[in-house]
Amino acid sequence: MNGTTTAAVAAGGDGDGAAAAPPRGARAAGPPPKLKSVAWNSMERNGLDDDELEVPGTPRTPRTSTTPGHERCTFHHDLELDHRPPVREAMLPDMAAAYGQLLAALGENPQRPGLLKTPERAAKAMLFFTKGYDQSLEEVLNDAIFDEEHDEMVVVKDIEMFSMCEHHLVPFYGKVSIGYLPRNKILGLSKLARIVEIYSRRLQVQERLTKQIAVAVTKAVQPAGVAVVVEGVHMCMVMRGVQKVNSKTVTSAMLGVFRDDPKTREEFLNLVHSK
Ligand SMILES: Nc1nc2c(ncn2[C@@H]2O[C@H](COP(=O)(O)OP(=O)(O)OP(=O)(O)O)[C@@H](O)[C@H]2O)c(=O)[nH]1
Repeated sequence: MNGTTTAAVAAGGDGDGAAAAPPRGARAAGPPPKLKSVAWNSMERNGLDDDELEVPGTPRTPRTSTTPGHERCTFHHDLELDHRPPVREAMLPDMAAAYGQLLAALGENPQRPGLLKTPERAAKAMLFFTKGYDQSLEEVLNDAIFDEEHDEMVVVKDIEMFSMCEHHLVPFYGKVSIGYLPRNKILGLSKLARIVEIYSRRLQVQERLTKQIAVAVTKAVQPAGVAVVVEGVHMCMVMRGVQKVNSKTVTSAMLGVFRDDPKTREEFLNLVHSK
């Protein structure tokens, strides 16, 4: 049995799971570096090493609470508690200029009053939608891993998820359910939701998102197994294209005992589907 499955009305996609790289910090001259493609079954080949699923060259900045200069962040939002001012602000001027060009290409007048601040607003919004690029698993976990003699299943379900389809740059959103079977190490519950944020706030495909979450939980607590189910609504299938308003895409990743033992998998799925 394969560790990841998709039950979906959606089809297609790139198939190789290669991560598209966004511009990082100040833009370098010349064409962007060519990215290595990623084999979808890298976990089978390399144990649980998911480094190939990371976006190369991602800068790492400290947690906001310890970041000096936070008050000078011009894209601050009260709800955005973990934004990264130093690195990401450098990207704003180029992004805003690009949005200005897009408005002009649409035949709009970027100088009309209603649009004057739109390029900057749109750039800030896009930075927020992709803030996961500036987060690392280590920072987000913040050592909230506890020794506990607990070997029963832990499930956190219906975690809201908002992401960006890497094919059309429109949102997909939905919910994520995560289960793991601890081996005397448990994870702070909120950290499961934070792991979802790291990987959903990027340009994504749902299958890769699902797998990255499962691998991250495995790395965090080395459990006997991890199960992740993601249910997503893809606006690229709703607002455009096939325009299937009610379609949902369900993807799963089952690792360890969840993959090998049907009863454990069934227990997880029952918990996920219970009201
Ligand atoms: N597997 C997968 N496919 C996705 C995801 N998000 C978007 N897609 C698909 O990516 C595909 C891109 O297909 P293309 O034919 O290149 O682009 P398109 O002409 O815009 O396709 P349509 O959406 O069918 O109009 C579409 O089938 C999308 O539904 C995702 O998360 N996973």
